[in-house]
Amino acid sequence: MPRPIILTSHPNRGAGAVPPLNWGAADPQQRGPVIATLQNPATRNAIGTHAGSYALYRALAVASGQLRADHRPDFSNTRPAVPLGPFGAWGDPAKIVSLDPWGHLVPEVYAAELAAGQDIRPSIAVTRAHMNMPEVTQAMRAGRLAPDGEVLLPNGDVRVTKVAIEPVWWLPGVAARFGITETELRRHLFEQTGGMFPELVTRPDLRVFLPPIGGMTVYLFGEPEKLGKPETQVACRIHDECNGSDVFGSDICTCRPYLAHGIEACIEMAQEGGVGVIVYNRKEGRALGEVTKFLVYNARKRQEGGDRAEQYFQRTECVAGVQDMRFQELMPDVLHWLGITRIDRLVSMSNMKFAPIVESGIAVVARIPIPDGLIPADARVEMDAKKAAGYFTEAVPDAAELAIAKGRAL
Ligand SMILES: Nc1nc2c(ncn2[C@@H]2O[C@H](COP(=O)(O)OP(=O)(O)OP(=O)(O)O)[C@@H](O)[C@H]2O)c(=O)[nH]1
Ligand SMILES: [Zn+2]
Repeated sequence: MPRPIILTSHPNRGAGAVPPLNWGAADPQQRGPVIATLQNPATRNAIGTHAGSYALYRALAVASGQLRADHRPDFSNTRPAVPLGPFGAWGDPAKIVSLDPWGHLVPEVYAAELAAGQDIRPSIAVTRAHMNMPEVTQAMRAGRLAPDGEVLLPNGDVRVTKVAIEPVWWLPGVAARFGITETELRRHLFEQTGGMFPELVTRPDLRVFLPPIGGMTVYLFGEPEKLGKPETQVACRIHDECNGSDVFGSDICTCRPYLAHGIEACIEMAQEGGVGVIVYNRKEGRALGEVTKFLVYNARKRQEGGDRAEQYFQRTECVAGVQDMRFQELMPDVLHWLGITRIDRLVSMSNMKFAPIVESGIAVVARIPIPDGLIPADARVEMDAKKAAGYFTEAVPDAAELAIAKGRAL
């Protein structure tokens, strides 16, 4: 007998109401679990699946007989390595709209539901690790950082808490952030994914969406237990993924050097008794993707007069239609989730990051630009273009200065 295909695009009238989800309720029981199970579609209260973009690999694993479609995770010993929250913002439906604040506590707060056989999954995981980066050991050799045996060890290892977060969108809240209606948002999400999720337009009763996009990783330095206390000083860098620079050290941009500088600032803050926070967002190439990014690099380097700061953003726009699609409007959510109400040192020059952080109610005390000595030669063009476009700086380059930097040719 062929297995029937169950469409979830229309509610199964016989199956009863969708399990309630009161987004922003301070009590996890009143809030209710996000249920995206594939095993009993009638009990779902979310659109999409956990591990969004990896769902396709899961499909291959099931299709090739390597994974049982009815596999249930065993959550023994998976609980967070350090406690995080709850914080006040967890009970505010407008402060956090793009992640599930209870995502790391699912096996704990919904233990009864799990024991009763419901298929509910965590969307956040919290662990501990040591990390070791050449930039940190260089900073130690240069005398900028000294080991303290707690945060930074003599061999250059840094003790960190790592948090992996999957996006969970409360659609009414996401729409409100962009000043559009939920209906408009749903329609465009449906169309721009090639109709991948029909429930976006047919199931207004499902208001949570697990989008198939990259999530984020948070690295915490110092004692995470200090988060949420007003006296705790916080250093923070929000960093958007740049595989070429972050991983492979390509020198056309300032991404890895600025990330490393942010990590240094976080270590310093932790050594002073505060907490350092690095938020790493999977938004490759300003969320335009790496193919677009590399096309733009070619266009920049082949244009008449060579790779120039004046042309920097224009070239991106020619290929992508826009300069940037990172939409930092959703970015402050993770800071609220961490109980942060003030950032004492924000390691970023971007106004597109600064403005939404401040508008969301988080105070910023100081902004830390990238030190000049850390800018790779070929990234001068990018840095000048950013400063001219309004990035935080003491010296905005004028037309004459903008004409100086020229990137390497292909
Ligand atoms: N499309 C495109 N993306 C780029 C280019 N250069 C860098 N990026 C991307 O731009 C983003 C840079 O992000 P961040 O390192 O967080 O820096 P920022 O937003 O400019 O601001 P700062 O916080 O001041 O560093 C990453 O997503 C990079 O992948 C480029 O030439 N084209
Ligand atoms: Zn980069």
